[in-house]
Amino acid sequence: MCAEKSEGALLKAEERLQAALVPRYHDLFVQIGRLEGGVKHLVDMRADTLDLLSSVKDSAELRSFSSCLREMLSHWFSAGLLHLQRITWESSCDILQKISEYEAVHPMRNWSDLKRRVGPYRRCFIFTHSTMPREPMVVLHTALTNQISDNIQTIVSTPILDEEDVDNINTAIFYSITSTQKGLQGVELGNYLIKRVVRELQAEFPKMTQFSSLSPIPGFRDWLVGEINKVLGSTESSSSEDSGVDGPSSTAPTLLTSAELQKVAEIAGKEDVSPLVTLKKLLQTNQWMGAESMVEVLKDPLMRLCARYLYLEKRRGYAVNPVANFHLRNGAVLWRLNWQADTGPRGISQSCGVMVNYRYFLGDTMRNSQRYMEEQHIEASQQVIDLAQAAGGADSP
Ligand SMILES: CC(C)(COP(=O)(O)OP(=O)(O)O)[C@@H](O)C(=O)NCCC(N)=O
Repeated sequence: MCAEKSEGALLKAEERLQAALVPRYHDLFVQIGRLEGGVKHLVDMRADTLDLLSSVKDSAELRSFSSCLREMLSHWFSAGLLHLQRITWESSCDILQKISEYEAVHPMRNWSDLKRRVGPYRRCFIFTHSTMPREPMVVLHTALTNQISDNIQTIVSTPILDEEDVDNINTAIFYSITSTQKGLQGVELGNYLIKRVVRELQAEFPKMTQFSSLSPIPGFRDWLVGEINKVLGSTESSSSEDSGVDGPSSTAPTLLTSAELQKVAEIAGKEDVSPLVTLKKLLQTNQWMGAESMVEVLKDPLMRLCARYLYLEKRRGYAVNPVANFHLRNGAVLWRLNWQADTGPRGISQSCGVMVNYRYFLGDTMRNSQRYMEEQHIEASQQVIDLAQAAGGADSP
């Protein structure tokens, strides 16, 4: 009896402590959430908080305020309360217009681009939520193919086909996903939507066996220019008394081999300038794409360095590239790098035209995600591992 009494007293004390630890604004959020338009107001308030956090110095109070909001929003926007909707050319104009306006990965130039995205061999799905009617919370564009795509132009620029041949479809390519509400960052709507769409497509296409993204690699080109600057800086500091051209420093080969640097200089006709300086300029201006011979000589080093950027470059133990981090969190495999996969100006400027397939092996996603989140282990194909190690990066994780 005495033990039960002390057990009860302990539980009561724990409840009182938990209540005391809940910030006062938590109750205010609950009240606001009950009002008409209140949840949307809280989503926008969180977006403002995130903007503040990215602009002012790190504020523990603001961070706690934001995570309290995120916690509440993740309950209100849980998978069971989201409504899946397929968008077709017959969907309402206002929704179609929002799909076009929200597109953040491969912008649509006109209505025919939009019609292609929702036409044959394509599926566009959104999540909506009762508190924000007629507002797509997150948008997923999928191509239906018979192989894992290695080029985005064939997806976003192909002519509109008359009708689908179901027997010619066994693969889903997720080529664009956009979460439209900044205030819902961290609620993982994109993850929910991909998993839900997989189930939807499996029901529509029983022969579908392959699920993969075809993803951009934002930040790779800028990272590479940063790495070149590091080598140039170390070359300058280690050979500051030298006059004339800086030959490849002892660290230069970690980016390109001496033979590759030599060829860059020859093709560019700039043998009197440091090859790395020439390369940096070619990358920053996209001029390297102008000469077939230059494209050829840069293929191996750029593919190696891109694999190193995706597989070995980390921030707090996780992939530094945000798109990689998103798919790896979902349990995808860093599966294949694709050369000249996006030859549009945006693709060349952000990732030297390279794109990547994050492949979803359905039976492994939970384990892969857990290993990534808990051990920072990146599940990758042998192609990626070999390329990353050839780049002379750190030991594989
Ligand atoms: C990639 C996206 C969809 C991930 O969103 P989500 O699943 O909600 O993850 P999170 O923001 O909750 O961490 C989101 O970050 C986004 O819209 N990014 C900009 C467009 C893109 N695909 O890079």
